[in-house]
Amino acid sequence: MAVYTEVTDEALRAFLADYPLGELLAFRGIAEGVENSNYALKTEAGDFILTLYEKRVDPKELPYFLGLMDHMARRGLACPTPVHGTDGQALRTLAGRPAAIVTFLPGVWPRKVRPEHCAPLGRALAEMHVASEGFAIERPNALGPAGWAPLLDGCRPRGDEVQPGLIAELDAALKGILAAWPVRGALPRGHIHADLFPDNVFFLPAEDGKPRVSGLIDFYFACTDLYAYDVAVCLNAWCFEPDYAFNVTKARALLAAYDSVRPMSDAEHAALPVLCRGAALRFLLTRLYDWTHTPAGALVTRKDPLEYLRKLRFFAQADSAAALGL
Ligand SMILES: Nc1ncnc2c1ncn2[C@@H]1O[C@H](COP(=O)(O)OP(=O)(O)O)[C@@H](O)[C@H]1O
Ligand SMILES: N[C@@H](CCOP(=O)(O)O)C(=O)O
Repeated sequence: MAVYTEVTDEALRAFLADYPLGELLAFRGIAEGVENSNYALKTEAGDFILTLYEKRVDPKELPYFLGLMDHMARRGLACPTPVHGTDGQALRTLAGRPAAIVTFLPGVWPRKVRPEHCAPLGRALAEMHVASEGFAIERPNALGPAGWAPLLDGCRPRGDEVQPGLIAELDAALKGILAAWPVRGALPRGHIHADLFPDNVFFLPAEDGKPRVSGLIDFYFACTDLYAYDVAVCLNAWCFEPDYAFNVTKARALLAAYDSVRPMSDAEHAALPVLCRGAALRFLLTRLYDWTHTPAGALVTRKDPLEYLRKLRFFAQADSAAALGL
């Protein structure tokens, strides 16, 4: 459930008066998502998404996220485009929260990932990396390697309640990952999505019946980091089966399609195993933190940290791209 801030009909109509979108015809809260409050709007100008940014988003960072979407949409990427008000501003305030309206993207995210999803995903990820080139603002990755030790410290008091011995295992994993992490400058970097899970990629069937990507959403973890790390996030999120078996067919399809748009260097390919371990640890840690800090009865749906412990262990035993079957 993700409507944390309620908006009244009256407040929304007053808010919309500052946009060139005509009259409000209908609106409803969207239950999916975990970070922000989202509403689907129908106005005389069409369908839109209204987002009220909740506590975990720093308002100072919103110009980066909105500017990045604007930049990529102008360069042809199918991503939400911020709607600017009649004063030119995309970011304003509603119900006491920072708020923005973005264009609605058609399509649905895959509840069950099939191998046919992975090539269009890989292409779309590379297209995002290419489309974001030239966007001048930088945003360091707060959930990158430098952020993992403090996150782990935050999990320390209650982590072993989730699984005995977990914190010691994560201490050792973090040490190994940091020791093997590519040094700055070794791999290409730029703007990355950093959370391109299946629920952030919309698909529609193409004429041949195969799925095609209709849009990427949820750029609120986007940051400046290694392109190949974004690929590693996707290998984690898209290429495991429900029994935690790594699906090499999906992974190869993803990588080949990515390479067809933005060919990765040999160094990027070689770094994938450690980047995959890092990505697994990142999602394990944020999930573990939420698991051990979210009060019972809170509206947020907590995600299983141990899913990512399995993935971390898998990548830890595969120390080369060849060992991963890639
Ligand atoms: N631009 C958009 N077009 C269509 N649907 C969207 C759009 N943005 C968000 N949504 C809907 O809202 C849901 C939650 O959005 P998301 O950005 O993932 O929220 P959160 O940041 O809170 O996790 C999505 O699963 C989707 O159903
Ligand atoms: N993808 C993350 C959680 C962030 O959720 P989102 O709804 O903002 O994509 C995870 O699975 O841990």
